[in-house]
Order: sequence, then structure tokens, then C-alpha cells
Amino acid sequence: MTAAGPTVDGAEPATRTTAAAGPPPEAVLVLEDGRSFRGRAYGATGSTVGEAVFCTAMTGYQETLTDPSYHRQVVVMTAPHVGNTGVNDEDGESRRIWVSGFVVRDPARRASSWRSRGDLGDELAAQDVVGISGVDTRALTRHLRERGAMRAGVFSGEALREPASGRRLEPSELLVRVLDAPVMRGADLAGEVTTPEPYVVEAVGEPRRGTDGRPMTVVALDLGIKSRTPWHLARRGVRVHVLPSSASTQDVLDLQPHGVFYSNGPGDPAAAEHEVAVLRDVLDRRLPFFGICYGNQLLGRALGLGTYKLVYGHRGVNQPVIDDATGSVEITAHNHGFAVDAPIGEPFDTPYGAAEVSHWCLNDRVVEGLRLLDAPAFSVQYHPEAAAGPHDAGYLFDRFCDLMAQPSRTPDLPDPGAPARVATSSTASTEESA
Ligand SMILES: NC(=O)CC[C@H](N)C(=O)O
Repeated sequence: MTAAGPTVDGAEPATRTTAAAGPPPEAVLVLEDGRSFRGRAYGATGSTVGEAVFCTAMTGYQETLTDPSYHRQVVVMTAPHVGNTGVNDEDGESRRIWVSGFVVRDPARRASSWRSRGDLGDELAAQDVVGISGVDTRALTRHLRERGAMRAGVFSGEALREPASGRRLEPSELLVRVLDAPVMRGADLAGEVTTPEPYVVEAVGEPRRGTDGRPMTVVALDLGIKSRTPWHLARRGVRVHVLPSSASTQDVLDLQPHGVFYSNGPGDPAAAEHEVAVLRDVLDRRLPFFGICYGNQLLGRALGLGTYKLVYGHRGVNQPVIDDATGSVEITAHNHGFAVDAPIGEPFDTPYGAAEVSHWCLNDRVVEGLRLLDAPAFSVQYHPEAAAGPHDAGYLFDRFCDLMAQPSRTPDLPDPGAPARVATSSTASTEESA
């Protein structure tokens, strides 16, 4: 049986209730600009803070929740009905849920899928993830779209009460907790999500071989890697050594890789000094390089380009991206709040020769891919691993394998005494908050 809770501030009551348990406790979401939304606790009861962002994916909530790039973010699902297929043991993209909070309109009352092993709300609670349901997510999304991603807090249960008196706290009183939360700009977060230890994902089937005859080997720097990514390389016959984000250039070179991969990850690319320095060493040696999302931003930085924060970012599974060389359009999965600042349509100079923007987003002309013309390196801002999402961009893993299968180019190593490279990354402000 479902029980209707009070409707407050235009929110509808959550309906995921049982006769025995009664309705979930009241919850409130407070944005840093003071706007608030009332609803019901979903998942764990308590409090959480993070950057409020919206995700427009209709499917793949389990992949979204377990994508480490969402670390420190309160994710608002625009799909109104979430949890329909429960949770299963196959669709997780990492060892845990990473979102700091989860906002939905109408949670499924009953999970239904042959793969389901449980209810999403129960899984959120088991992993201590505070969420809120019954929120008018359309109004909230429009707000974030107009004002930009901003900090938010979700409060329920005891966290909604003043400890001494038991009085219910008003959103204006909870706002101070939201304003205390760290902002995303400047946040260096890869170290908080990366693997503590290196590990190997073995090639599936017959190993592919490099031009030197050795089994093809990639070093993947885990900046928040999704498990589907090494899987895509492994099933192309490539052995993948996944290293923590703190790995040094020497750690990378010791494995004698045929190529180096930088993964997606949370935080501001402008803060990733160590990883950019390692990448410059990789590029200096003309080792083939492929980067996804955060990896694309770090390639941009290594080339001397700036990065900046988007107003509300791209998060979803149906973003149109054009390949500038062919004019063909891919429908792609996205999850990024920052972007690379580079000229579209004309090659530009870098310390590694000419480079170009290979892909850009048809919605807003945001840079979605980079390619070096004189060195074996490229990257995309979107997600060819497609977890969740369409598979249009899977060919990029083949492109990386082809790059590694080419005879290595003579490293045109720079003069060690040469002056520093052209520029350092900067973040341009496109919004006043976050
Ligand atoms: N998925 C990612 O790698 C995200 C990269 C970066 N943290 C951003 O928000 O833009």
C-alpha cells in the first residue's frame, strides 16, 4: 500500500512506501542560491552535500551511480521514473556508488528485471548514499540550467531536526552547511577515487602483438576509470595495466607499454598537475596516447590549452558530436562539467607539432575531441566505452589499437634545456557559483 505524504513547495509525495514501514521520512534539498525542494528520503537517511548536476539519461542509472567521475556530485535524474530494473551484479562501473547524493522524482515501487538482485533504494541505503524522491526534477533541472551547476545539500531524518529541541530546521538554516561545502572548481579528486594498487586486465583470447612482437600492452592511468574501458581494450586482444593516479613517468615506462591511456575522472582538470607532467613525458617520447573525458582535458592541458567550467555541463547518453574530418555525427554518452578551450576548424601549434579539434558538440560547439597531427595522440571528451550509452564511438578503441600497431616514430625529444612549454591551464569563469 502507498501512503501520500504532505505536498510541500509544489513537490509531490514519494510513493515508495510499505504498509509496515510507512512513508519514508521527510527530506529537503537546499541549493546554494537558497532555493529548496521538499520530498522524501530515498536511500540512506541523513545529510550530504555536493555539486548539484543533472543527468538526462533515460537508462543506465546503475552505471551513472557507479561512475567515479560523479564523486562529490549530487545527481538529479531528469528521467521521472528511476529504479525500474533494480540493481544487478553486472552493470556497476566500479567497486561502489560514488555520487554524493541522488535526486529522483518517482522511484519504482517494484524492481522488475530478470537480472535484478535488489531494489535501488535499498542499495543506496546499504551504501550509505543519501537521496531524495518526490522532487519536481523538471523545475530543479530548469533552475540548474539557468543558474548553472551549484552546491546543494540533501537533509532528512535527524539531520532535519535541531538536536536539542527536535525542532524542524528550515532550509534557510541548512543553507550554511551547503555554503560550507567545497566547490568543484580547483578540486583535485582523482586521488580520492583511484585504485589503491595496480592491477592487470588480461587480453581476451589471442593477444594482439605490437610491431616488436610482444603482446600489445597499454598502461591505463586510473583517474576514476570505468570498468568498461579496459574491457574494451582487453576484448581487442590488449593487456591493460591499470595504475593509480599517483604513478610516476618511470612507473609507466617500466611496463614498456605500446600505448598509454588516461581515463575519465572527477574534479577540475586545472588541478591535475602531476598527471599533466607525466603525460608530457609520454608525449615527449611519442608513445601512442588515448584519453577519455578527464583524459581529453589533460591532453589539452599538456598541449598548453586552457580548460574552463561549463555553466551546467553535459550529462546524458544522447549528445550529438560531429567528427570534423568526415562530417559524420555520433550520438554519444557524456559526463563532463569542464571543457577544453581550443579553436575549432583550424590546426593550432603545440609543443608536439600541429594539433586540431577532431570532434565538437552540435548542441553548443563545446570541444569534444583533440588530435595531434605530428604525434600519435588523440582524445575525446565523451564516452566511447558507452556505459551506459550508444555504441557509435566504439571505433575509437580500434583507432588506438591501430595507432599502437604502427612502427614507432623517432622520438623528436625536446632539448632538455629548452624553455617551458607555451602555456599553463587556466579556468575561465562562465558562472558565478560552483
Ligand atoms: N567524466 C569525466 O571524466 C569528467 C571530467 C571532469 N571531472 C569534468 O567534470 O569535466
